[in-house]
Amino acid sequence: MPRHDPSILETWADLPGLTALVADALDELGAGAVLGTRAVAPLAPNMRVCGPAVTLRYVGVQGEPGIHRAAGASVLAGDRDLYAVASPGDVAVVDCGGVTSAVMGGLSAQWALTAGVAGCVVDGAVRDATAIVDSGLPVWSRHRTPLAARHRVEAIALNDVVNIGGRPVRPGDHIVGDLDGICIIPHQLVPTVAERCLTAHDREERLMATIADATDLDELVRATRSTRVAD
Ligand SMILES: O=C([O-])CC(=O)C(=O)O
Ligand SMILES: [Mg+2]
Repeated sequence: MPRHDPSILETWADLPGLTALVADALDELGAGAVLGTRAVAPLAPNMRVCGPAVTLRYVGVQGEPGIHRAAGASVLAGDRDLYAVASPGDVAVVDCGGVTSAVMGGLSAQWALTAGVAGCVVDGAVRDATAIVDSGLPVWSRHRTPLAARHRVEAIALNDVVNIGGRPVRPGDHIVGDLDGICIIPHQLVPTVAERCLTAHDREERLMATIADATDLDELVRATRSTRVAD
């Protein structure tokens, strides 16, 4: 997969409100994708991540899980393989192919942490939410369920293009996530988006200070008129 030098994250990955800054940059560039929390929501409010994607795609398995289990069928999960191909700081992105049972839980989260994975985005379900939150691994998912995906899914692709919330994620694209949702930055646009985020952050900080210090709201409207979308 294509990779930027990890130092590319140094200047902007910790900016406050990062998904909003990235979403604005992607909007201006007409590129990438932004997914709100109806698609994938964080398990806890303080979760945030910024890093390159490694990807896994599942499909549903036909037939009854109990029959597969009784027949001694293998569990065809791919999360451990995904973590094995990840470099420290990567974001594990899992496309569950519409399957609604849980493809990861507390054990998987611990495995991800041990591998140095920075966070997980699951278009599908997770379980053991308390254990995941307690582990400190940032995780976004479409929903949660106690029901395991074992014998209900089969891993079919590792580090291939996947579909998250109807939008493509390619290995090496950057995933930015926080309480607002996630953004998908195409690999080649990461430097441009980083630069735009820094500029926008400076502008917003100045505007925030102007608003906080204002004593006359009419004057504030006049002073900030050029920053308004419509007047
Ligand atoms: O065991 C599973 O299938 C998923 C799970 O609960 C875990 O990773 O802890
Ligand atoms: Mg578990």
